[in-house]
Amino acid sequence: MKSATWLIHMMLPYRRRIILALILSSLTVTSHIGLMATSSYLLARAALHPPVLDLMVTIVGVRFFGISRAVFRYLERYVAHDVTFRVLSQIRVKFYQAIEPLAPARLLNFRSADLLRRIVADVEIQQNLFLRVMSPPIVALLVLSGYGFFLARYDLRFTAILAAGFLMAGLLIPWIVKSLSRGVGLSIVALKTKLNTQVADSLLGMTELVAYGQAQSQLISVRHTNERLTDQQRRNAWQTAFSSALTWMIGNLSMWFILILGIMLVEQGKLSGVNLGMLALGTLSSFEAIVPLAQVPHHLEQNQAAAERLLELIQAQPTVKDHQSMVSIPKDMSLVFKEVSFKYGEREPWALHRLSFKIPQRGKVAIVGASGAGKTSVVNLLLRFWEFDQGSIELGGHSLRDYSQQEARNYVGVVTQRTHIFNATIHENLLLANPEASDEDVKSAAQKAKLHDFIQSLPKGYDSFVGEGGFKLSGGQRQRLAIARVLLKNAPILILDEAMEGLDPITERDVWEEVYKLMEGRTTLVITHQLTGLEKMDEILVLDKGQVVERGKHGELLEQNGFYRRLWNSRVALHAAT
Ligand SMILES: Nc1ncnc2c1ncn2[C@@H]1O[C@H](COP(=O)(O)OP(=O)(O)OP(=O)(O)O)[C@@H](O)[C@H]1O
Repeated sequence: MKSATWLIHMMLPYRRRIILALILSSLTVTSHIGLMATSSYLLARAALHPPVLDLMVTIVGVRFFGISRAVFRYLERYVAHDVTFRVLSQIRVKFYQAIEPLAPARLLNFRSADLLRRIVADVEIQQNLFLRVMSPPIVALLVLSGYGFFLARYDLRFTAILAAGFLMAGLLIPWIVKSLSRGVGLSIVALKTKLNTQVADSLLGMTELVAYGQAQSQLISVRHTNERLTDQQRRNAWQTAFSSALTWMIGNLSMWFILILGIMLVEQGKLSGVNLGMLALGTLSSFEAIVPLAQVPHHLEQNQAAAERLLELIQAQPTVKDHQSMVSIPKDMSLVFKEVSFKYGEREPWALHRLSFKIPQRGKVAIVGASGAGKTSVVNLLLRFWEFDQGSIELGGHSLRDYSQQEARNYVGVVTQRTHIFNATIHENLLLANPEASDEDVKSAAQKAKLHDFIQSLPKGYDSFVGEGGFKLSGGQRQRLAIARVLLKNAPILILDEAMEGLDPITERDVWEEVYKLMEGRTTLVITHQLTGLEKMDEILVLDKGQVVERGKHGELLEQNGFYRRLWNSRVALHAAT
């Protein structure tokens, strides 16, 4: 119900065009009725050999309806589809506006193929709302009133037969189809989503599936879903054919009744015989308005299912909300965490628990710890991807919550361990960080990130396409591209989250040198478990289960003989072994 209100609300601005489309649609059916009626009248009159002049008006009528039917059909299609596509574009805009603030926290709950299906197919299905759900009953009513009125001029019983036929075909058949097809619309939407998700998963994980010999079983599961979908679609096609046959059967029956009543009236001298064919064939043609009604329940069900899936996202509350009137200018570029506690979900354990640290302007702090200790969670909070539960975070002397999400992110340049590379050129991928950057700036950033020589070796240089997810680049090259991006962004706060992951030791050392230069004059947070270059940090925090278990400078931590020392020893041992 909510979804219907929402969709109707979307259509309201286009009510004039909608009314025009409905009128044109009714005129198309009327022209069809007119063509059949005037043609049969012409034949009946012509059989009596009247003077040709007597037939002229009817001949003009046949010509007029023959042409007007095509013209009205064209105009009706044009206006109805124009309205539909306008409404679809409105829905798309609203949908994008609604889901943008949900990223990434809320959207993580949805599988990407499912999201894609909602964005594309569920929106697309809404085109049926006007064309196949709302328009057919209204047009049928208009045709019934118009043609019924015309028949009443000859005998009210003609109108009664027409109304009975329309009621049976327009209400009874959709009801039968609805009972037979209950759930088909829903299951088609659900199965299409499942198939999409399975195919997307299979494509993304193809290497693993082949490597572990699971390709065949995955294929069987995809085929199974596909067969179930085909079954449902076949059921739907069968019902469409059945309902159409039933409708035309009732149309033919109505024509017969009109004919029988007409013959009786002709015998009684109350109706001229030349009108018989006109009334009968006109009635049959009027059923053109009824045929689409049978599919209304099916389309309505599909529409509702898809609209509810859209609304689920549109009405979801973002995890992080911007306050209304705030434009905070940081006093400096310090970062302060005070007793910050955070969990990803109510039932999840603390990802961070009473975490406190301070990075003064231009200070350098590193966070180290085992996998899952909570290091990346610190970055997620700083970038305002998630909202923390307790404590406070300050950026430049103001609460982080006083900045809009975009403002806060503008002050931060970040290199994460999972850099997304777009299916575009290297140049375009670099410009993402700073669309205003000149070619010189781009080149200089690539040089500093030790990427320039590699780019130069490519036939198209900076204009080389890197493929989906940057698959034409090695892990190290992708990481260097991420570093070049952050160099280009030139933000006052720098976060390096496992930034050197995937680099060989020599490149790592070279890139570190550049990164150190970049750190100069910036507030820096380094997150790592590799311990490279941490001697230069003002403070190192050792995290375990979201809590600080050790803190101090590199030398102090080594002396403490704790987790940091053990991590250091294992690293030294590893280097000695290699
Ligand atoms: N989106 C999420 N939803 C639920 N729990 C999450 C989510 N992301 C992380 N976690 C959990 O929060 C805890 C901290 O994760 P986090 O990614 O911050 O660790 P990390 O120290 O960065 O690990 P790594 O070094 O492996 O990247 C882990 O227990 C993890 O399972």
